[in-house]
Amino acid sequence: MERLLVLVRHGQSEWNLKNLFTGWKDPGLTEQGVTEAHKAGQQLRDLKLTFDIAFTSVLSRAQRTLDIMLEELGQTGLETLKDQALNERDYGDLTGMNKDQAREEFGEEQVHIWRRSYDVPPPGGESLKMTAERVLPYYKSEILPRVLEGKRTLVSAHGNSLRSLIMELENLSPEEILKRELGTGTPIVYRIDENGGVLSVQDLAD
Ligand SMILES: O=C(O)[C@H](O)COP(=O)(O)O
Repeated sequence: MERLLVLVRHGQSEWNLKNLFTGWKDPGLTEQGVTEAHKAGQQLRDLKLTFDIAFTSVLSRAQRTLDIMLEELGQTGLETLKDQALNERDYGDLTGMNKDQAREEFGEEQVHIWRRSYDVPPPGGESLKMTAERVLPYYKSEILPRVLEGKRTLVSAHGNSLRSLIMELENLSPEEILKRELGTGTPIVYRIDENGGVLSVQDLAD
């Protein structure tokens, strides 16, 4: 039995383009983001992948990316579960701030720690660990059971909600996850074994 799990970070958003901390805010996709979503769908189609179920967050950048990928796959209307558990990490007081301005104000090192460390939250926001504390229970209760029963599963979500899941899937240390970046609109294809372990990972980045 094939156990397929594909993770995709949404295409570029209007706030990604403006280099603003976004978190739970709900900007749309830019034209480039739409193009990235079409390309992601085409990449999956070229691999001859089809899906039985999809999951996404309650934020429109992830939902629109999914809709566009499903269009490319000829699977518009696929059963899709939407849950805020898959939302991007909440950036708290940094939300809406320009990332370069934040670096000037708080220092390069501090901003990098807030953005990429495991257990240091941005002021008033969620650390990656706190994000994982809502993503992983949802993955284990809603997504993994369907993957294990052979439902080919597509997840369209966000840089940090996916990093928290990837840390678990790939058994990454806090040091390793610090370095892990996800490009916008880039599918990562996982083949999963009968125990939920990872048999293979294929990152479709260029
Ligand atoms: O929420 C945001 O600002 C972005 O989606 C992800 O931001 P980051 O790459 O700075 O964590």
